[in-house]
Amino acid sequence: MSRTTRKLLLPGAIIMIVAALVLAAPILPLPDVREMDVTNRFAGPSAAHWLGQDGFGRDVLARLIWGGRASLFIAVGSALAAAFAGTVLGLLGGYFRGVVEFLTVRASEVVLCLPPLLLALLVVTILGAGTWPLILALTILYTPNYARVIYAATLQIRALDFVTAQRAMGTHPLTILWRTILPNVTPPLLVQMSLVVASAMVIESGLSFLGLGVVPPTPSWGLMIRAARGAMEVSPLLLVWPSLALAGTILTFNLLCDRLQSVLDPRHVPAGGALWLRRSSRRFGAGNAVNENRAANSPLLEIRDLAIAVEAGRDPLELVHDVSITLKSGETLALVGESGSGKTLTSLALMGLLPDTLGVSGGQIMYAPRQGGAIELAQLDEDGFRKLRGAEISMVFQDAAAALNPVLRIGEQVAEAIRARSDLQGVALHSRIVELLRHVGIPDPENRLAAYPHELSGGQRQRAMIAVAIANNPRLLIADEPTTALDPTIQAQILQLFQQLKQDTPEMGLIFVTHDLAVVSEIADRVVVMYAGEVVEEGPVAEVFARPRHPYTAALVASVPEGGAERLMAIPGTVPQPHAMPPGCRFAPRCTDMRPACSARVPEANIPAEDRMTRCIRWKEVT
Ligand SMILES: Nc1ncnc2c1ncn2[C@@H]1O[C@H](COP(=O)(O)OP(=O)(O)OP(=O)(O)O)[C@@H](O)[C@H]1O
Repeated sequence: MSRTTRKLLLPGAIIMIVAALVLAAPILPLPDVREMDVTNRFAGPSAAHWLGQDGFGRDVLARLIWGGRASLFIAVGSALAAAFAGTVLGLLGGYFRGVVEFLTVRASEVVLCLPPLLLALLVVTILGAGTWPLILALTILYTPNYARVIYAATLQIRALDFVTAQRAMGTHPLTILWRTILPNVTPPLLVQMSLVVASAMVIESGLSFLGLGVVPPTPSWGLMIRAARGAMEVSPLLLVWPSLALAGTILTFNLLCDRLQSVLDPRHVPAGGALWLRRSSRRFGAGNAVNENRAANSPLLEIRDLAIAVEAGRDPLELVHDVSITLKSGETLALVGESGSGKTLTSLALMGLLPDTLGVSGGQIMYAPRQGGAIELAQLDEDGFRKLRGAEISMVFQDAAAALNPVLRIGEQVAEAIRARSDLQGVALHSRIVELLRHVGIPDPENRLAAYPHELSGGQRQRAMIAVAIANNPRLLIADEPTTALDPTIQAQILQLFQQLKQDTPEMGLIFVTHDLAVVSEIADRVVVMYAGEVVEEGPVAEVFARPRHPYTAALVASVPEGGAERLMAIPGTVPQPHAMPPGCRFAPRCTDMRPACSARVPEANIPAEDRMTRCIRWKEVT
């Protein structure tokens, strides 16, 4: 038993004892809670009455146990009911936003305008005093609290990469809510639960104390406190027992929920657990074979004049402009350029995963699906994309640690991807998971599938992410800087893995987004160089690198470190911001060989050779 699990023992045992006592109340040899013995009013503890007798001579211990039954039933019942309702409202509102948010979270917040006790009084007055009206009142009262907490947590989590990665797999939104977001909002849910149980017990006691809760002669801790208050001077102990029971149970509940939170959260790392020491990696023994199939097939993807803009106001601000790219099946195309050049946005547009505030504002993206024909991705709605994601187009993200769901085991995440597209179950599903993990080079896959992402090394996480991405044999794989976050040896292994994938699935098209020209030369057939939201040069990798036809490509090539080079050439200045694009050629202000003509007009696409394109008017002079 781990140290964290041991921490659950004490509060768990106390709650179990309390629960067992109140549940077993009908079969325990307790005196009748209504049986009066007026001759022994306020009698102290005795062998027959361990905690003494109250103002009517009734047994205090029996009333305490039966009272706990009522109090706990109301508090836990209403906390659970409100947790269910509030979680559903918060998840839906936080994930879908817009009208759904208004109808769920915002609507429930109306309840918060009323003072809690007043609202409870209102419901109890309308429905009459008693256990069920009280549970209903408390459920209505606490639902918005849960809804707000879950809404805030959902908002945070839906923006994280692993949710985007799930969407990229084509997973249904309700599955994402249930399997991906809910486990991640469990910790705040538990904290809220402990607060609500405690608060519900206090309100129940208060209402019972006021005579609006549990109806006498049924005992409750609130009623016992109320009765004991009048007899405080005669028998102070009568006040002590129910108060102790109430305070003790509330504190234990808080402690239990607090500790449950850390035990149930797999990201919780016990102090001193040097996880990094357990990381292991293994050289993946793929050969250096080159894909023979390159560029031999029909176009898989044709992007024409793509523009992506911020959809704000009447004048949309273009972030990506006039991008045209063709990818044939079996081909690997590298998208390169400095940070902010539009590589990621272009890739996300292919998956329909652009951020909410951005949209495709022009151009076409024609994709040739497996069953034939062509699909215009720029016009596709979310439902259409969901059908394509995972099965046709899939994505590997840069940071696997962020893109994998931290609270789901690796095997489950791969299973999720498979289940999104097939009916595989049981042994067949398990074998497919093991096969996929083995295929991507995770050692000992039978055991590693039970690991959480944080228990894997960086390279293994990236491999697991790749397994998720290829689980349904996509025809187009987009890898957005999949090696940037890794150290050089692991980078090399992941590159080998991509090479191996290309060999194993020769018809799959691969778009590889990277800053690293060395990686491009190793993996890609063609390269597309982007600068400030535009494609400035395109062509076969070997030709473009050997003889760049755009000064930006030439500067990028010159900035790559090389053994014999005396010094590295840095490119002066930075990529211009989308709202401050220079006139004419966007690279002109940074170009060491700029001419007045460069800023005078926007350079058109020039074709220096078959299969090549450059956007420089002086391409003949560039070397
Ligand atoms: N959600 C957004 N809202 C507004 N502007 C954005 C948004 N996302 C990206 N941009 C802008 O769009 C431009 C292109 O960004 P993009 O992320 O595609 O660049 P990138 O080449 O992929 O860079 P990196 O290599 O750093 O990922 C940048 O100027 C960036 O600031």
